[in-house]
Amino acid sequence: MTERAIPAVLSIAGSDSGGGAGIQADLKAFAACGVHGMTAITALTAQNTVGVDAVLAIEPEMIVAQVRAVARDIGVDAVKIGMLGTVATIEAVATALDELDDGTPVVLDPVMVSESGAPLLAPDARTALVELLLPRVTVTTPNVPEARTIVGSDDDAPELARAIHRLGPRYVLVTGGHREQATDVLFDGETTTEIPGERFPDGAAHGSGCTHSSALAAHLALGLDPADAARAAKEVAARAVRDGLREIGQGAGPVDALGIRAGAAERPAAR
Ligand SMILES: Nc1ncnc2c1ncn2[C@@H]1O[C@H](COP(=O)(O)OP(=O)(O)O)[C@@H](O)[C@H]1O
Ligand SMILES: Cc1ncc(COP(=O)(O)O)c(N)n1
Repeated sequence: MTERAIPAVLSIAGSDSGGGAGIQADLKAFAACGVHGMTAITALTAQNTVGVDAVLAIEPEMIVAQVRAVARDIGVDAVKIGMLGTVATIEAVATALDELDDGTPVVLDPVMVSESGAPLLAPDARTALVELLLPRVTVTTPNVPEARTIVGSDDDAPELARAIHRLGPRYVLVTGGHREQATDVLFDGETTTEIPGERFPDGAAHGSGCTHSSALAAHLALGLDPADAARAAKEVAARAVRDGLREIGQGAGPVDALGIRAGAAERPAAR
């Protein structure tokens, strides 16, 4: 990996028309972390803060073509993978990863259900995600329900992290946004490290997982080791939840990774 002044980071993920999660959140997180963001869109969702009306999977060839286009010209210093949806999409992403330079850090957020409760991964695609992607990623970032689905147990975060590590990723980071202390748990194959943080129950968390995994990929591209990158990503995500835009939409409002609220407060009053 080249450590350039402005690394280029690729999000392979779905589009959220409401602008809260998916590639829209990823690009905001990349900008907030000072890296150049690029996208390979896996699916379009017609989505807002209360639900998902429709999903269109992008053709597998088009997913691979997007990755090839940016890799050939710009280069990819790290990858974040989000919503995948179907087996065919997972196969296309595995093909695309094969074409990137060895050693490119890959962060996989195993997105399964939206904050509004809509399924974003077909049940028959779970095995493909585990078999085709988990063994080749640097860090995977399930939340507790996702980790329990992958493992098929009701264990707690440290046991889940160890069980997922046996499936092949180099690091497992179980995120804890929905737990009392919002503590993330990192396992590297030997050591379990807790990454504690204040929980902001009155914030807005739509897009928190996307923001977190993108910030993690950005900090890996900036040259941090996975434990320091995990701490930095947690800070970015927690702040984005704390400042979340509760007033946007009728449901779970989007996180604010870019300081949109702070910018609005400084704007001269409208005449
Ligand atoms: N209410 C919250 N207060 C503080 N941090 C949070 C909160 N919700 C999520 N986070 C943080 O945001 C990141 C994403 O976590 P999480 O919300 O568990 O992901 P997901 O969106 O996949 O459920 C984690 O670092 C987590 O600790
Ligand atoms: C396209 C897309 N990708 C990911 C999520 C998950 O984010 P969240 O759990 O915050 O709804 C989402 N809702 N939509």
